[in-house]
Amino acid sequence: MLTHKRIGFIGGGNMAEAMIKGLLSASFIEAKNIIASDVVAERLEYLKHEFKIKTTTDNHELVQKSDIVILAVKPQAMKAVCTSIHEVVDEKKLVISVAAGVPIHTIESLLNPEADKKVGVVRTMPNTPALVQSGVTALSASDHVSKTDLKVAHRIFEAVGRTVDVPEAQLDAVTGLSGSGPAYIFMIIEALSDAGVKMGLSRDVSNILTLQTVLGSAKLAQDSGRHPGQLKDMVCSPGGTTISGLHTLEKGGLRTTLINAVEAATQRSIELGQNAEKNNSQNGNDSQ
Ligand SMILES: NC(=O)C1=CN([C@@H]2O[C@H](COP(=O)(O)OP(=O)(O)OC[C@H]3O[C@@H](n4cnc5c(N)ncnc54)[C@H](O)[C@@H]3O)[C@@H](O)[C@H]2O)C=CC1
Ligand SMILES: O=C(O)[C@@H]1CCC=N1
Repeated sequence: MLTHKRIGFIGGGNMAEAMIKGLLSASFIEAKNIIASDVVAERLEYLKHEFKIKTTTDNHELVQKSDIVILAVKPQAMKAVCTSIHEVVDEKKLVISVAAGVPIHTIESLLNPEADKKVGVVRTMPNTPALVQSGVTALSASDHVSKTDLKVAHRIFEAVGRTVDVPEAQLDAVTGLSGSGPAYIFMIIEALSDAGVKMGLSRDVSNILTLQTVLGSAKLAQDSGRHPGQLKDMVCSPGGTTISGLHTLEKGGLRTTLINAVEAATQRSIELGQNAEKNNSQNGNDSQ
């Protein structure tokens, strides 16, 4: 679906690039209708060259030239960015944040310090597989966001993967699971590929076997709808190879380690939000 709305990304880093590439590959929007801003000139040069989008170093200009503004800077930069654009953000703009942790009410009050307009914010947590239209994004909107605008936000993220609605309080857990999750999986992929090499396979063959195993297992779990435990049992022959491997994974605490990782990342997301809020109410400097 082609949109004629203009989308502006404040912050042209990894997440913005994943979305820009995903949206263009999905033919959701034409490059001429995307604009990105950044404080790093080389980054803008790269984005302009790679995707033929418009760029600027001026966040005011970006907001003025966009119908939809996507806040894609680090949580630590959100205060400065929102404060610097509040004069040019009006009720007609749809503002979407992808920042980990930073609560909707913090963003809204930074964008609307006089509380004299209806600025609505959709807070989201996407992930980098958006690059290949296989992302997943959780969304939560404030009461100031119209149903139509929320639908538009969904369409943007649906163009680069799947979407789910969650209450805002659950977005930190989403961050710990699917926002950070690709990094966990890449670490597992790297380790499995190394394991194949250790056992004598070439790196190329080991990579193919690893990637197709991860991809195929996810597809099987998704398409079959079966419980992962049942699918795991299907691989384990009595007295066979897999159960020996699983025993080793249990001894290494794989499940506990993964649960702990999601818990730690969730906690960090909560902390980032609390810091953003503290700095907002104290009007002080960001210490992260
Ligand atoms: N990388 C990921 O996998 C995901 C990131 N996020 C969120 O996306 C946001 C961005 O993360 P990344 O893209 O990974 O970070 P990044 O560091 O790659 O990109 C942030 C960009 O913002 C730019 N920037 C800093 N101050 C600015 C300002 N005042 N005006 C304009 N641009 C400015 C930086 O130069 C940088 O290029 C974060 O809030 C993060 O929590 C959310 C989901 C996944
Ligand atoms: O590591 C981070 O803080 C960001 C948020 C989710 C993924 N990357």
